[in-house]
Amino acid sequence: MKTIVVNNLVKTYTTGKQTVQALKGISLEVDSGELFGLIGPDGAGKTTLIRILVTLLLADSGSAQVDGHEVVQDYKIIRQRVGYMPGTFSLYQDLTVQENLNFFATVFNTSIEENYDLVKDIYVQIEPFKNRRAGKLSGGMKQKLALCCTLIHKPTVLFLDEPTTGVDAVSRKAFWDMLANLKKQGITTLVSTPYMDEAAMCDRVALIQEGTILAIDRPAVINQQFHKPLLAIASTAMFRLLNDLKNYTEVIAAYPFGEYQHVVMQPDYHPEQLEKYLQGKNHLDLEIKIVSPNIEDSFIQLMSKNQNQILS
Ligand SMILES: Nc1ncnc2c1ncn2[C@@H]1O[C@H](COP(=O)(O)OP(=O)(O)OP(=O)(O)O)[C@@H](O)[C@H]1O
Repeated sequence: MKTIVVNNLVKTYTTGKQTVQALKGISLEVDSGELFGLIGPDGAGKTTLIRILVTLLLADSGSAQVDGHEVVQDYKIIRQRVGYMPGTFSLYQDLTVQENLNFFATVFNTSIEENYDLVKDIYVQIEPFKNRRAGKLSGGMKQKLALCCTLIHKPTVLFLDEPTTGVDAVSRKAFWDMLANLKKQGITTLVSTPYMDEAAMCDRVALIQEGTILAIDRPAVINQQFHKPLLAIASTAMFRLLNDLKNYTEVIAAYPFGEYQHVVMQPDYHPEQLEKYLQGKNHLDLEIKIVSPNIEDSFIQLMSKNQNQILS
């Protein structure tokens, strides 16, 4: 069963004389129980799409259903069924942990006790701080409290807008573990993120750029579609190395990637000649190795295609 169905959604913002087409005809489907990632850089349109799905924003055209209901006509039903965690911290900073939870439970005419099962794994982690004001919690704790408040009315579908942005690596990992646990309880989750490495934690992802979906699939399948040779290259002069690589005829694209430059090569490139060329450019401690593409490489390739640049 499809829990989220999005059909050709278009959304344009007009401010003064400026018009931005935030969504350029987006379509996607999320299966019931799926952990689905919406992955893309700032300004890609992730927040716009999520706000339309949680009935806080109207699209210009197209349609969408959540849990079998139309977002426009059935907005009241949808608001009862979804949990929405916006990108910016949405809790009452001056209320304590417990008061925030009670507040959100009361709004939905329920109580913490009634739905304790769903939140308990997360709640036990913040319980020691239950009398602390939300504004005084650490980033990771705030995020756990926000997730608890989002879950307190037992939603069937969760929409999380960049929940891990600005959160440290350990808390990010813990957050994704929590989402995996919620999946076991049958909750459908659509989560947006600008962090490519988080794609691996999703059942399926949509890669989105400038209001357009570049690919939708399981992360491993998207990576399998990267058909060109990919190298990781390092030397003692990394910036100069990048420029030298970009100027080499058999290089299709080169971009920084951790401690290496990732380099997409022509399918029939000559490894020895590349090495000779770089040695001729006086690169010391040269390291060249073949690597498998990950989702970031795939995204860069798809983005370049989208912008009609060098990759084909
Ligand atoms: N209220 C608004 N008025 C005008 N333009 C807007 C508005 N909201 C978003 N935009 C523009 O629409 C585009 C998509 O923005 P959106 O917030 O949906 O992207 P995003 O992927 O969520 O990125 P971010 O992480 O920056 O929020 C951007 O170009 C943004 O500047």
